[in-house]
Amino acid sequence: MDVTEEQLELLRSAIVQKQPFCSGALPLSPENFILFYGKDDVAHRIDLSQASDDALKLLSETCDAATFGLNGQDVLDESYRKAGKLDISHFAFNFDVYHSGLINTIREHLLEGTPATRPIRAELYKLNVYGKDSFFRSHKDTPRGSTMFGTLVIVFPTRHEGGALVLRHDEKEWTFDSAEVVSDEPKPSIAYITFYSDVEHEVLPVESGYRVTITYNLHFEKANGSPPRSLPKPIPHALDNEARFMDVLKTLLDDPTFLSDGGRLGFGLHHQYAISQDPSDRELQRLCASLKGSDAVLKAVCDDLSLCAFLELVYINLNNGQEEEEQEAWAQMFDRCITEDEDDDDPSESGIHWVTERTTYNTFETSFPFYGNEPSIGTAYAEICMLVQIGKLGKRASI
Ligand SMILES: O=C(O)CCC(=O)C(=O)O
Ligand SMILES: [Fe+2]
Repeated sequence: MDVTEEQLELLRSAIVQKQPFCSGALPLSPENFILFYGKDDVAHRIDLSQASDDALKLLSETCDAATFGLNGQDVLDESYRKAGKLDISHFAFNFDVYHSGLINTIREHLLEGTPATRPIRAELYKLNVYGKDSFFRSHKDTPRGSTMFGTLVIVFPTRHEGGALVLRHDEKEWTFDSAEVVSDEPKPSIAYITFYSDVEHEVLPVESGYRVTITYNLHFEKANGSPPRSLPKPIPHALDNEARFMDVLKTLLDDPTFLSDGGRLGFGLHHQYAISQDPSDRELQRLCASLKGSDAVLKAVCDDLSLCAFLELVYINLNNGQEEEEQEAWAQMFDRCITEDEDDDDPSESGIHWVTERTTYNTFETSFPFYGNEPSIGTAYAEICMLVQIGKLGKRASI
């Protein structure tokens, strides 16, 4: 036998899904709470650590209605999002996200694997004011460019109730009640939360007061480009999740009953990525440096063990009542591609041993022609998966 179910289970259980966000409170010195804002030549000044309701009302009235991204367009729909916003040309403040240490926190607590060693750019995006009955229904943030991996929200300590942020990912749910977080702090503090772009989130209705937030889009900077400021060096040691997966994989590689003639392991991705339809090999290769969470851990550990880990499109054979001609065209078309049957996770035709199930976070549609009674177009679906090439016993390295 190539590999036993116990061995696959051992590997599976060593993949830890860390929370896809990190949050907390950060005390700041008084000047960091001062905000200047205005849309004409007259700017207002507000101290967000002790703002009166009247001052907050003026800020709120200066805002425009907040839109949201839908199918590449900015849409205004108050049944989906009711909040005020100021664009970055209409406000200024002293708080510096780099010097505050938040960028380092993101690197240490949110990112894993190689991405945790990459420079990060925080792009100031919007100021939002949520007055009474404001909310933002469940959504995912529209990625602004392929380098964007997440969002940072800071919440100022203005008095308010409600307006908690609820996050959902992988059938789990978390609530971040920023009003409670900041009011519990002995010194004036901001609440912050940072999450991956593919995490669904929702702002519950504000019941009273004003919730004032600033959002940043988080991007990876090119590894060889210079970061915008001198950022502290990332911690070079392997993180806990990496150490654990590394241990288990190493043990298996030393085990003569594990893929003694070599083979391929398959892993479903746990996050969604901003990638074009029908991505090229190069695009998939580039994506390897920007993976999130446990996907990044898998890649980093395999790199360390000189195992070739790569992203691949796996075409799914739906087998569901297609015409014979369509099935034949499909078989011909995807002869050279990796294909799997819809519900089949066993070592299949492709010879891949699936450690974790394929997921549908990154699914693509491809059309292909076929000729039945008349010329028709068939549709094939592909999922991006991570495949790891394991060499035979005694010669495990594959890169
Ligand atoms: O205000 C928040 O907590 C989140 C806002 C948000 O989801 C967004 O601006 O996309
Ligand atoms: Fe959002």
